[in-house]
Amino acid sequence: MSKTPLIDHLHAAWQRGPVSEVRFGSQRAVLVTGPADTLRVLVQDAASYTKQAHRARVLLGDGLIVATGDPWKRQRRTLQPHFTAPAVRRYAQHINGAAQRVARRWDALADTGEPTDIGQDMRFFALDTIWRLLTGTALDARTESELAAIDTVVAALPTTGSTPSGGPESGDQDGGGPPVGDQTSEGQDSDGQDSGDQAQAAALARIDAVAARAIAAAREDGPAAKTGILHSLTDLPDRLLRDELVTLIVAGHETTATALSWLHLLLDQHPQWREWALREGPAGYQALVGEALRLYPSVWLMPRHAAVTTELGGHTIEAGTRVLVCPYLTQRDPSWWPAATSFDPRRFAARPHPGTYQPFGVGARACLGQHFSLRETQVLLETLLPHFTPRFTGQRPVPVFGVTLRPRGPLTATLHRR
Ligand code: HEM
Repeated sequence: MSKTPLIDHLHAAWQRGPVSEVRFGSQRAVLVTGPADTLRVLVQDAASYTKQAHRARVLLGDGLIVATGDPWKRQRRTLQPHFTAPAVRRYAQHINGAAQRVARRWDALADTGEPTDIGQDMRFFALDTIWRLLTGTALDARTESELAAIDTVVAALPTTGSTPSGGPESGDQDGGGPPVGDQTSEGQDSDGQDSGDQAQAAALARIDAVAARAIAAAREDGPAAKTGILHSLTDLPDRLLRDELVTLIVAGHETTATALSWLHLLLDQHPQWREWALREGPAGYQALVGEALRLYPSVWLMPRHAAVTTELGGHTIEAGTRVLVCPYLTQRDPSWWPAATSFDPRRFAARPHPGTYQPFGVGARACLGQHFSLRETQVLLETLLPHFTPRFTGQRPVPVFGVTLRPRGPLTATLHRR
């Protein structure tokens, strides 16, 4: 049996055309991989394809990723100013602080030859960076260990857009989600449901406790302190502030960490591109990240829900249909990408054809953290690549097509000085 049945299933549908039907048992969805169709769903006709009964509401509440309509507009207006390119330039101290912390750790490990888990190191870096940005303080060991509860909740979320029917959030109009969770055996089976629910409740309580502590500290400092983004948001009601804080922590670390993990693995397989990037400087580092995100887009699937009956690529899309936009397949389509499965950062010398490359999404719901993420990855690579080379031990990891696309860990490596 394939280790990645969900992606195999979607791959088979993709071969039938740029807009194709895909079935999960008795449930039907439409897979969208064509560039023009992708832009129709995410940009031109975005009002017809909404986010609904979001799979992550249990964790993110009414935060920006989940919100729709006027609340979403208000929340986006509130958060956007903190994530523009000029705003991100002001966070240099936070980003450098987190990057230096990893460099110090790698320095010590290179001395002893002790192996490390690169996936965990990248996760720590991304979490430390977003935590510094939000709270103005470096991530401490207690908070880090409490926030590991995020993984417990995320691993149990359904992959393709909404919770299975009968689940606590199966309020979606099409009778609940497909019988697929994370199809890599990390989702829950029905026997494990009760213990899974308990584990989820405990994990959510830990996350809430971290959020409550951070919010209380920011309120105590007051908005004038302005040491973290949270300080500027203390006017928001408690519940919404919790939801936005958790949203930014969740969206802001797992995505960036997996992109960096894939990149280290790719550079291990293709060391010539490390040397190339070191010669090229900032543009080279940027191309490395861009190409890693083409092959392994952290957000590999963007689920939508047809709010009205509409037309797409010659197909009638009935109101209520689940629509799955899949950057992973589009970004590996050989009709748009020569040598599509090869890692070649030079391909970004030419601008990609519209709709063929959207690792950060596109349209009004595109990623809030794009500038920030590109900046932090750039700084980390500038800090580490000239000095250290991770050499992975063990087999090439299997991709896990969950809510994000990550390599199955541990990603054990030893560190070598250049
Ligand atoms: C490599 C890193 C990242 C990738 C690949 C990525 C990708 C994406 C994508 C594809 C979307 C759109 C999803 C959709 O339309 O369904 C999105 C939305 C979002 N991202 Fe990111 N992201 C990254 C990093 C970040 C960071 C660092 C933050 C926060 C600081 C962040 C915050 C958000 C938020 C809040 C949204 C929802 C925006 C909205 O709906 O208005 N992301 N991201």
